[in-house]
Amino acid sequence: MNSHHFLVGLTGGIGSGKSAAADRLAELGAAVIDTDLIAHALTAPGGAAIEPIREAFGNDVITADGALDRKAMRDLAFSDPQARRQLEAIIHPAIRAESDRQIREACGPYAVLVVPLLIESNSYRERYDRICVVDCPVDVQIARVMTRSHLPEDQVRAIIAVQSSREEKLAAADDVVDNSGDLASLYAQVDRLHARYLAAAGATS
Ligand SMILES: CC(C)(COP(=O)(O)OP(=O)(O)OC[C@H]1O[C@@H](n2cnc3c(N)ncnc32)[C@H](O)[C@@H]1O)[C@@H](O)C(=O)NCCC(=O)NCCS
Ligand SMILES: Nc1ncnc2c1ncn2[C@@H]1O[C@H](COP(=O)(O)OP(=O)(O)OP(=O)(O)O)[C@@H](O)[C@H]1O
Repeated sequence: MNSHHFLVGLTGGIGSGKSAAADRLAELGAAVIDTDLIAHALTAPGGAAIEPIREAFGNDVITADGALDRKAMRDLAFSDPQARRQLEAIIHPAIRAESDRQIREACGPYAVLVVPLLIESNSYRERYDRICVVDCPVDVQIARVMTRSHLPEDQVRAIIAVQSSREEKLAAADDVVDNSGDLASLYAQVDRLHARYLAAAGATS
């Protein structure tokens, strides 16, 4: 494998369908790396972010077995902007370092990094060869997240409110996947993009 991977940044609002799109790309053979999974590993028992989080927020946000108490942290992070920024200052540098490491080690014709907060991050344009946005109406995002995660509507709206808007994401997109339809429609679009990413990765390697 060449040292520079062709890197697709895959983003979209909460519940837009990033994981569904990424799972399809992985099935097709892309090397998929998911920053939400990295964030979860950092906050599992013994994870590198646990002690800094305990120091910043106290034992109220750590469970008896030493993991991040995700509900307690969610309630805090999405009602108190200062707390959210403090949490991000702890977790984001570690996510960046670990995702860079996984990209370097990735095997496959090209790599996909799934990042919920991609366009919120610094110098994102230099990092990615293509930016792919999974898009659907806010009401669809809310309905899907309420079904999947059993969160109250107010909390889903509060999370969406601190993320960049659909319009901001679409303006930054090289490629857009419209996920307002069924999964078959999502997969058909993702399959076409995969063929284009393969061709583009081959052309630059
Ligand atoms: C607040 C936490 C504990 C809530 O945990 P929970 O299990 O409910 O959610 P999970 O981590 O699976 O994230 C689900 C979705 O929430 C949204 N989200 C998460 N963190 C943030 C954030 N800081 N700002 C905006 N949206 C966010 C994203 O759309 C993400 O896909 C957790 O999200 C967290 O540790 N967030 C800080 C790290 C971060 O910024 N992660 C997202 C980018 S990698
Ligand atoms: N086209 C679709 N039709 C029906 N359900 C869908 C569709 N796309 C995704 N879903 C479902 O909606 C939920 C959200 O999708 P997914 O987990 O892929 O979103 P996400 O963008 O990764 O979310 P998050 O930001 O919370 O990680 C999941 O339960 C998924 O199975």
